[in-house]
Amino acid sequence: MFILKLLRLIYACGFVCFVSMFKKRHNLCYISMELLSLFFLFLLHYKHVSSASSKASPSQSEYKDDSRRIMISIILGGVTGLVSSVIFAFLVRSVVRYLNRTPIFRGPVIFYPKIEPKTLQLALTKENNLLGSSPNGKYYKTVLDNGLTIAVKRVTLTPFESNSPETRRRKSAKRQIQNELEILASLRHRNLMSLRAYVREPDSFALVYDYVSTGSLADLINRVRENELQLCWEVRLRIAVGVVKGLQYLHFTCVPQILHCNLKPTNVMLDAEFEPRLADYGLAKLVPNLDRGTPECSHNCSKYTDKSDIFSFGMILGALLTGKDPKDPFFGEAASGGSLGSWLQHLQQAGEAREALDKSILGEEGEEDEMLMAVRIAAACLSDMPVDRPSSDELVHMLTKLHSF
Ligand SMILES: Nc1ncnc2c1ncn2[C@@H]1O[C@H](COP(=O)(O)OP(=O)(O)OP(=O)(O)O)[C@@H](O)[C@H]1O
Repeated sequence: MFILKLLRLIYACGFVCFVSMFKKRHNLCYISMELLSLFFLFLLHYKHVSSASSKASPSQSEYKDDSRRIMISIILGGVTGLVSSVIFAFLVRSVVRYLNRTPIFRGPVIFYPKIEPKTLQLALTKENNLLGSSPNGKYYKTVLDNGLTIAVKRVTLTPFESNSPETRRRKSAKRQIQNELEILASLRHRNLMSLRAYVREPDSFALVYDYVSTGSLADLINRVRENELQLCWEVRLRIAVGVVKGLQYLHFTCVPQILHCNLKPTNVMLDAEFEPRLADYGLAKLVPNLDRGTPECSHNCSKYTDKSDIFSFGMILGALLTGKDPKDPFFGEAASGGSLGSWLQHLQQAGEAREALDKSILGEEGEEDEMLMAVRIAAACLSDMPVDRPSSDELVHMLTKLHSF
């Protein structure tokens, strides 16, 4: 009887160990596995106890028969318990997953109290003013009936491109897009444009943002270049700090990390105080053929990391410092090293970083050192090797230390 008890104990321990191997998390399905295995243990125990008590004084051969039966029932009980636990756990998991899946929304999905679904739907059908267009989509300016002006980006998001006949796959793709957009809509930061709503259209999505009447950094740089506007160093640095704070939030506060993947002056909106707000961030998973313009992305965009966003930031900082368009043919010439980054790195190594600065900001007293330091930072951001570029977190410290705002 002692051996029997010992066997039962070993069996119980073994089964509990087996169950705990599956127990990555204590969710419903693993708890149910445990309950089921304990139930089988109980049945087994009950059978042994009843068979043992029905025989008062068994002979030696009966003992042998008994122990064989017990061994067989232990093995059978174990196997059936195991199989049924796995099947049961699988069923419970499937049901839980089915109940928890995101429903597919039909009408507009609104995250902003000032927008009414009907007003939005109506506004989208009216003729809208085109703000700009790119292979990734078109931006329109639209006025709602309540007077609110919005910017609408019409974009064909990835999974809709594939005309897969399988309805189930299309549905999961729709859910995937919805989930991504829900995440983007939940982000709140002073330096990010918030997604206010989205509407699923037959072959595209309409993404709704606030309309920024003061325009983008690209507009501002153009006005400066055409001498329509003077932009002092302090404002330029404030814009750079705001952009990098937006990146820092995406890279370090968001879990999982979000990569901008399309950072450029047209995607940096500026308010009346020149506070920047990043637009078009986080759409990379949904618009895979995005031209990201970073060295590691020229062949294979799967290598895109937060350091690739930093390269794009380097271009923006370089444009703010030099007043030049990074796509200016001047940078393509061999004498300038072939790119804005090479030109800055070359001047800096030659001790001629001052040459890089926009003439209209030169001579601002006491600030030249800050600008020269910023040239070094821009050159580091534009390094060919991602590891040599600072992180957005480091950049916030580096740039805010330059000037106390
Ligand atoms: N919320 C907004 N308010 C006002 N103008 C905006 C807003 N968002 C974008 N724009 C402007 O709309 C224009 C078109 O933007 P769009 O993003 O389509 O062009 P792009 O940046 O060149 O291309 P992409 O970002 O698709 O690579 C840009 O000049 C941009 O500054």
